[in-house]
Amino acid sequence: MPSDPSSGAKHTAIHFGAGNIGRGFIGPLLVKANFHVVFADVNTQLIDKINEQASYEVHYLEPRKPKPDHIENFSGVVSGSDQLERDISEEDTKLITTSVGIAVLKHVAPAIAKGLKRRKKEAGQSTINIIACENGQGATDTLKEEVYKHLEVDEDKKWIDEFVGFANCSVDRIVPPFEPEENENPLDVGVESFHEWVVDSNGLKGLSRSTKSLDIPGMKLTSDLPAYVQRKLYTLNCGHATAAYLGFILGLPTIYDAITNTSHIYPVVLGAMRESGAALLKKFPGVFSEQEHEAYIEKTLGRFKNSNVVDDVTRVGRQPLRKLGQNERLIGPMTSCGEYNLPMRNLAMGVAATLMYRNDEDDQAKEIKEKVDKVGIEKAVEDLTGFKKGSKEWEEIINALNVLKGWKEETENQGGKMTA
Ligand SMILES: NC(=O)c1ccc[n+]([C@@H]2O[C@H](COP(=O)([O-])OP(=O)(O)OC[C@H]3O[C@@H](n4cnc5c(N)ncnc54)[C@H](O)[C@@H]3O)[C@@H](O)[C@H]2O)c1
Ligand SMILES: O=P(O)(O)OC[C@@H](O)[C@@H](O)[C@H](O)[C@H](O)CO
Repeated sequence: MPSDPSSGAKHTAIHFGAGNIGRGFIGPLLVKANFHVVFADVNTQLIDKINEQASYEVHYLEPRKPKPDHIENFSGVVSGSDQLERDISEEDTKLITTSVGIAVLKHVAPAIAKGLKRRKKEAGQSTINIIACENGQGATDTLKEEVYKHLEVDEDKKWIDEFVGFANCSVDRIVPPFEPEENENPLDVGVESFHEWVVDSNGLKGLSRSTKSLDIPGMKLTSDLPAYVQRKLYTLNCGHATAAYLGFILGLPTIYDAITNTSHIYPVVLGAMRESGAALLKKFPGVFSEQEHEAYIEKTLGRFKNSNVVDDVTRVGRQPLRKLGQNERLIGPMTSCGEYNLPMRNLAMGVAATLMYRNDEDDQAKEIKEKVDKVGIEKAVEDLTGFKKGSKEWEEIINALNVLKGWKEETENQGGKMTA
């Protein structure tokens, strides 16, 4: 749907994934930047609701409860539909963003490729940018590769090289699932007030000549994106995952419950973030100072301690095998610490806790259990983390598993939940 002139919107942005981050962060930010936002989702009931409602509220999960943001000027389209192809081809559409989960990018790529091919015919020389707003490194690169797999003709590839920007980014705002009250709008979301969206300026096309940006307030551009992505993924997401899996072991249901456990969890999460940070500062010298990074850690821990954000450890711990990826929040910082010969004991606790995570509703947690049952824990550590038996990393994880066995027993002795 092109932007409706009566709405005052300058342009259209298409956002794949009308879930927590879509409705709670990127969508609202683009609406405020004067875009008409078209949410594309496979959930047809959600798309119907989006098209039924003229507006929704973004509620702030903060102690002082700031006034909610009122969001309007959006519509919905079913992902993969002809309408979506048309929307992408419209000259007025200047931006495509996603927040569907990194593993889903390959499923949205065919629709993007189809829309771009049509755009080449219909909107000729008008540029468009694509940004995958997912946790992980190089998510937009992954999307780009997937899109190119659906281009059969060299001419189309050349046109896309010239007119389509693909920019990686780091996206940060904690948005847990939100249950609206009975009389509230089903599209309403609840968010923390903190937000950070850092985008790789090198990947974008058609920046404004005067501001050298896309003029989207809230989108910060950098040419040091890998440092920002690793700072966020290897600090916030590392600490978040560590708190979630340790919380599970201690029978604590939410991140708030986990992080406020000062006897066991808090010192490990803080330690893991600091260990990870020591390697980050070595890897990206001059981008962040030591004091700046310590302040980042403190700020992040403060966000975890926000009692108004009720975030289940099962959401934060979702898809544990993805989180054990080589360039992901748990193994990535341990590998960096190994490279710089830095301590990694607390990081190893996070990895060990991930291997002890059990949740029958999470297929990847089930796979971990099956693997451990099948090959035994020592081999499972090798296979699931990539650290060879006898390496420093492997030894640290085995030691951490022994410590955590003790934590588990202590918890069981306390009736299945260890508070404080
Ligand atoms: N929630 C957060 O706190 C947060 C913060 C930063 C980054 N992220 C990242 O944002 C991404 C989305 O997370 P979320 O929490 O919003 O998840 P979510 O489950 O709330 O939303 C994902 C949405 O994508 C839709 N979807 C699935 N397949 C699709 C397809 N093929 N086409 C279009 N839509 C499709 C789903 O129906 C759902 O509405 C993830 O990569 C996550 O890591 C989340
Ligand atoms: O979305 P995931 O599964 O990669 O990670 C779970 C949480 O750590 C994550 O969603 C955070 O809430 C978010 O990254 C905060 O910006």
